[in-house]
Amino acid sequence: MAEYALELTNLSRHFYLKNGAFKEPTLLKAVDGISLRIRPGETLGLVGESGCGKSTLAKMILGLLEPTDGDVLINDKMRGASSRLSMSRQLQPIFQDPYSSLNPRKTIEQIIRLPLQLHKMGDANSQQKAVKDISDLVGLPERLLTNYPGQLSGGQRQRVAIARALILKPNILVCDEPTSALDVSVQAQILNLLMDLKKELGLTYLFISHNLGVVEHLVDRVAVMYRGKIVEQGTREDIFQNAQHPYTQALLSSVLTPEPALGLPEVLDSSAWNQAS
Ligand SMILES: Nc1ncnc2c1ncn2[C@@H]1O[C@H](COP(=O)(O)OP(=O)(O)OP(=O)(O)O)[C@@H](O)[C@H]1O
Repeated sequence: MAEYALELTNLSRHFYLKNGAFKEPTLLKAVDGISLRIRPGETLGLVGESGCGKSTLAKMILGLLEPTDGDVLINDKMRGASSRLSMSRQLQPIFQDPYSSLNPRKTIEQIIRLPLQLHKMGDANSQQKAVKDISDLVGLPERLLTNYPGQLSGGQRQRVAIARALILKPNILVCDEPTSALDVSVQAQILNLLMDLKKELGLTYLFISHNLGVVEHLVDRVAVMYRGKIVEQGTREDIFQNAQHPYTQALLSSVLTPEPALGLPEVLDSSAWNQAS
């Protein structure tokens, strides 16, 4: 077994933002030298406010965006050393919006089955059985398999997205705000499902959220991200009971507004910031 399911070393992604025709572009360090390691079977929560760079980081891990610098290793192998197809058998995403990530013109059965067809795994019968088995596992009633995404509730659609992600039996899931588009009552069901699947299948999760409360019962460790950097990381107990960094403390006490630029200056002074980071 690999020592690390996921290992990021000094990962960075910079953007140049245009400032009109006559001004120099501004450099935005969306992700700035992040190093993280996740052991097989572990769940790491990556938490930070909107705009801190979480999705940019996820896109680089998923191979959807090239890093400016740094490395992504998946199961101890450099991303890019294996083909896209082989990567997708090891690592799968679950995105925030189950409405836009499912093809509205395909039935649920076709959507969940497609990865098996692309990977030429099994014949039609075994694929059909695999779709039924995975649907059972994620709590999707068989009668819904002939329906279209538009006929399902938000929670059911997210179950479809989870079934589709798991059908190739990957060992790592990158969950980018997987419950933020759902009603509160459904959020809890999907979080419980993800926890059950982790136990049953021994999955490794990178669980990305702007909300520390969402990750509290799910994660083994937490990394706190602010303006492209990890400012603090530790076990769940370290972070929830003994947070050291003022930004983490502020997140915990929910004193921040959703916009970093609006919320931070009131809760942090720069000396505390420099000391702790
Ligand atoms: N393609 C791009 N070009 C220019 N800037 C970008 C691009 N993608 C992201 N950014 C900027 O990088 C920063 C981080 O964005 P990112 O989407 O990663 O944040 P986030 O923490 O995931 O926020 P949210 O939870 O709102 O999606 C933001 O300032 C964003 O505007």
